[in-house]
Amino acid sequence: MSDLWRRCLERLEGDLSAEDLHTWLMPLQARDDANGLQLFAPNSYTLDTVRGRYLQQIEAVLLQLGGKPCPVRLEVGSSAVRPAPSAKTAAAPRAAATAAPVPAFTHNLDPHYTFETFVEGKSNQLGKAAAMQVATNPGRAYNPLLLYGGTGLGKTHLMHAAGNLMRERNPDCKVLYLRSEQFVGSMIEALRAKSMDEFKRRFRSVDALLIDDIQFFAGKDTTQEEFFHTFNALFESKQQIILTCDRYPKEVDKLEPRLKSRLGWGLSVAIEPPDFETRAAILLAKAHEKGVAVDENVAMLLAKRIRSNVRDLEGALNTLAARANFYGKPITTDFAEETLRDLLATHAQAITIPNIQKITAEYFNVRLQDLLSKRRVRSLARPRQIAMTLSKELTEHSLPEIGEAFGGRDHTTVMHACKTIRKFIETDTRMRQDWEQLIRTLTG
Ligand SMILES: Nc1ncnc2c1ncn2[C@@H]1O[C@H](COP(=O)(O)OP(=O)(O)OP(=O)(O)O)[C@@H](O)[C@H]1O
Repeated sequence: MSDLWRRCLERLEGDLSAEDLHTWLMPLQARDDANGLQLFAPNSYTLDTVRGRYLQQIEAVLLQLGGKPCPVRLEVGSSAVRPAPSAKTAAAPRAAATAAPVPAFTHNLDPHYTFETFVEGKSNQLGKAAAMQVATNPGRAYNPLLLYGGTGLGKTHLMHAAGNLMRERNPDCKVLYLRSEQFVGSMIEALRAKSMDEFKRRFRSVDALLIDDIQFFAGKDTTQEEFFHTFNALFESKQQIILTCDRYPKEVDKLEPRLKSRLGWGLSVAIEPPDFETRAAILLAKAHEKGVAVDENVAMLLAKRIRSNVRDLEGALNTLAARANFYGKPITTDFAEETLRDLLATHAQAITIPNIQKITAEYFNVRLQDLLSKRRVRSLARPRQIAMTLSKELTEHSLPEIGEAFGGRDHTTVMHACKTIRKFIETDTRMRQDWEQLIRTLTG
């Protein structure tokens, strides 16, 4: 076992339950080298759980142990050294017997995040199409491609899928995926070690640079400066840049204006929260991928009750699968209701009409009694219509019930509000952001 991983596990023993440690972390195999720590999971189910639940903690421990960020790469497989190249490869003229072994380029891509495993719906179809375009025509279709939207909606998945497709089409294509914290960490390390030239070379020599969650660059001036130059160098030589951000970059405070303007040079696509049908389809696809037997009724139950994001849905599925496995029971709707009772209750709790009204009033900085009043000024009418639409989308209440809860209004008023707001969400970026933010607050 890698010594680094052994020490990491020892530290984690204090923080995690023995059950968690034995179920999820002990089965991992590890290998560490100058590029960081590579963890091999026995299957994609374990891999997803480790990534979702423990990766941040592992990275934090590694940082403590080594005094600097240590990139962790997760993949399904084994740490056993790969077999020697086949006779065909060995016979290739370039692989001369005397040549020193060339270290493999580390792309950090997760092979499970592909376009095939990505479920398309109205909320993400533009993002998927753009990512595919970029992958089939790197540096030429849209540069940069920026995917933005709330947490757990599939931006990282699409980014990896684009990188994987680029490599599938051209195995020599040098794709480098990094989370923005890793970019910052590498830069700090390069500054400390006075190896900025190498840092620059590393990032500028790739065919495609994929950086996740660039909102973390906010307020980090030196990083932004360096990233700006990297961006320019890549852009000028038509190397592909793909970025993700948790909101439209113009809305990120403390991001340099010149960087924001560069980000707008290519294509920015919003990834929206999936609708009910897409949520159910994603669940069924994930269950299939993980080899978990889940029928449509269970998928519909979870999709209906968990609206926040796909990561939460997947978390619920993982919990169900683990419990069903443990108790040796099939996953029926009763079993799901019973097992996820607390989780489903937490999701349901926040979503009542009074809560929607309160949170919407706070968000738009208006008084609750004004929101519910008959006053028609635009500053009140719009938030009121949004709150009505949220009530329709997120609760089971009927139009007349919603009208009643909003100061005794007629159901046609609610219907009109829903129609108006849905149209706005499609055409007005600001409105869409407000809407998504409110959904996140209410369902998160
Ligand atoms: N449309 C989809 N089809 C299949 N899986 C999806 C889809 N959308 C999201 N997922 C899954 O949901 C999980 C979370 O997605 P991902 O990490 O890509 O989210 P994200 O938008 O990058 O979130 P964050 O901003 O928090 O990093 C992943 O396991 C991903 O595979």
